[in-house]
Parts: sequence; C-alpha cells; structure tokens
Amino acid sequence: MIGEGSDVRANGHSPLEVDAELPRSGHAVFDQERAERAIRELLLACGEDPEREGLRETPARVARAYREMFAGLYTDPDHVLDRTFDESHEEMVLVTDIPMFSLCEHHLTPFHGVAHVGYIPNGQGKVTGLSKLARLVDLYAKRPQVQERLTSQVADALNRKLRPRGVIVVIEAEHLCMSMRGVRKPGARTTTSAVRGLLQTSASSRAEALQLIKGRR
Ligand SMILES: Nc1nc2c(ncn2[C@@H]2O[C@H](COP(=O)(O)OP(=O)(O)OP(=O)(O)O)[C@@H](O)[C@H]2O)c(=O)[nH]1
Ligand SMILES: [Zn+2]
Repeated sequence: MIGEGSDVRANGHSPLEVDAELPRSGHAVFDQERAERAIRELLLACGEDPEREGLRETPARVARAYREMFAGLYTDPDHVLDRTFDESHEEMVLVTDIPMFSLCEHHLTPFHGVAHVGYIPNGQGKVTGLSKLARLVDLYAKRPQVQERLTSQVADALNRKLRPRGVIVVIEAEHLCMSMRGVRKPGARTTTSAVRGLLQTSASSRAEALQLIKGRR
C-alpha cells in the first residue's frame, strides 16, 4: 500500500494530494530520515543503547511503521468515494463490525475496535462500493486521532461525496492509553456516534439504524 523511500502513496494517489482541511506542518510526504533520528533520540532519552544488536534496525523499522500508520495524512481519504455507481436503492446500506486501528493523538498509543457505517442513498445514483466504506474508515484512522473526530470525519466525508439522505457512523473502541498505562482500565470501551441528514432529524429512522447495529449478532 505504501511506496518506497519518501514518496509515500496510499491507494495509488499522488503524495501531494493532501486533505486541504488538515492542519499541516509543511510536509506532504513522510520524512523517513527525520523519523529515524527521532526514534534514535527517544531510545537514548529512555537510557537505551540504540547501537546494541537488537535495537540497531529499530529506528528505521519504527519509522516505516509510523509511515504506514499515518498514511491517511498523505492522501485525501475522500478519494476512495470518487467512484460511484447508479443504483436506485433508497433504503439504508449498513456495514457493521469494520475492524479499526488508529493512534490517539494524545499519547500516540493505539485505540482499536470496530466501526459501523451506514447511509441512506438519495436514490439518484450515488451508491458506493461496500469496501469503500471500510477504506474510508481505514484512511481517516491512519492519522493521529481522537475517536470523536474520526467518527465525524467519516460521516462528513460520506455526506459530502454521496449527498445521501442520511448517514450514521458508530465506533466502539478500546484505548490502550487507558488500558496499559494511566488509569489502567483494560476492557473499558468508548462508543462514539455521528449522524447526519435524516438520521439526525428523524428519531424513528435513527432508532431503526441503531437497532440494526445493536442487534447485529
Ligand atoms: N475525548 C477523547 N479523549 C481521549 C481520546 N484518546 C485519549 N483521550 C484522553 O486524552 C486525555 C489526555 O489527558 P491528559 O491529562 O492531558 O494526559 P495524561 O496525564 O496522560 O492523562 P491520563 O491518561 O489520565 O493519565 C486522557 O483523559 C485520555 O483518556 C479520544 O479519542 N477522545
Ligand atoms: Zn491516549
């Protein structure tokens, strides 16, 4: 998925196709060398010896891992919704239990769980491939994130690109910053939701969607 060297590409898009809304620090590509230096510094700061056998390759490895985990910074996730097809379906389309991995922007530790993404097409063609809903979650997740913003960004992208009658996004996740450190509450799960259009204005439509999500098993 990711290109070699500093020319980072996800989904084949140019590395310069960045999200205009994203606050940027002047980088349109991942700076591999700088990341390696930073990881080496971190190891030194922790009192480790980056030259010892087991750690010699670690800065380069960790930098590559971050390049992959932050791939959504270097592409516009909305591009995954560029291709739509004509289908006059006007009822809810819902994909549940999409595995989701992201990194919390406060601690850069993972939060992971599942996303449920649904929309009501407008009946005038704009239907997307089901896999694109999962790809959208994936790319917005591949940024330093907070769960609330991730949830809204996925909902807003669907709203913007498909002009649907309604959108619902629910994310259930465990934050490792709450499990393996800090308050140490493994198993605590956070649920966030974002609704747009009819699913925001109509309590009965929203209740129906939430019922489909809750009763999925
Ligand atoms: N709202 C929200 N908070 C988050 C998310 N991820 C992590 N946090 C919280 O971000 C907060 C950062 O709090 P701080 O007091 O600045 O940092 P801290 O001293 O490391 O806090 P503790 O985690 O309580 O040890 C913590 O309460 C985290 O639980 C998220 O996705 N959404
Ligand atoms: Zn955190």
